[in-house]
Amino acid sequence: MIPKVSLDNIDLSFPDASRPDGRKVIYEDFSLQIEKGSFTVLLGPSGCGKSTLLNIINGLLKPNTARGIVIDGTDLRSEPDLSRQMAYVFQGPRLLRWKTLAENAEFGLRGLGVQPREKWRDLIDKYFRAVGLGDAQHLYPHQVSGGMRQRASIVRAWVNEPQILLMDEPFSHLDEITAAEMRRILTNLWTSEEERRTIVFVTHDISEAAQLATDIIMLTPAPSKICLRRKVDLPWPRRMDSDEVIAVEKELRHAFAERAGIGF
Ligand SMILES: Nc1ncnc2c1ncn2[C@@H]1O[C@H](COP(=O)(O)OP(=O)(O)OP(=O)(O)O)[C@@H](O)[C@H]1O
Repeated sequence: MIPKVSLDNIDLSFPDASRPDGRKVIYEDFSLQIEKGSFTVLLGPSGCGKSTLLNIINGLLKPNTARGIVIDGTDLRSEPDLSRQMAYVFQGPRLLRWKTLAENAEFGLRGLGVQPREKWRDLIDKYFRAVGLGDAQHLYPHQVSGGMRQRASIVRAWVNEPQILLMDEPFSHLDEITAAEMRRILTNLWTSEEERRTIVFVTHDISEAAQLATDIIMLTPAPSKICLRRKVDLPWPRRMDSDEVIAVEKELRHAFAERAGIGF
């Protein structure tokens, strides 16, 4: 395995006045390696620390102690610029409503400053076309559907051509039909590139994990431990109702009940 991200011996707790010791421990001596080019899904119950982990990976949140937070062999703490190789897609699209979809993507390009300006127009066109929004770039967020807004937010992240995409429950607020379409669009985009980007995708939806992941990491309630790591070696495109995906889903439900103490 070629690790793209390596978290070594992370300790993290937050102040919590409701506890006798005044702290809630989220991670204790926690280590994780994420493979280069993988679609890694972090799956776990609410509050176990999934979003926290994304924030540690992109340097927004500093653990109390860590032996390493290593991206491509270099520790993020000594080279904070490494976070510019990453882009974030949030649960809601978070588009600027006074800018068109294309201007929102341009805003992302300007913000990160990793792409030369002369490439911006082509990148914006390329990725809006890739997600089926080639003709909608000039529209404002309020003029398009929720799914289209979330597609635009994926474009805003993708135009920077980041090596690592951090996605925090990006489809959880969408209706099931739109979410299914979004998963198809995302995996088409991801598999269409010769050198696949590394995606770290947070969800608590087991079916979604089974359909999307090449690597599933299941976490227990905090203090969080990895209770299952499962490679998923199925071809693309995957259907949510295919026998293979359903088999993975069943296995995950079983593991969740057995190892994280969470039943369905
Ligand atoms: N800045 C903070 N200060 C105090 N506590 C925090 C902070 N950030 C997160 N927490 C706590 O840490 C725990 C993990 O939060 P996190 O958002 O990472 O969970 P999660 O697994 O992503 O949950 P969900 O699936 O509900 O989004 C929660 O108990 C949360 O309340």
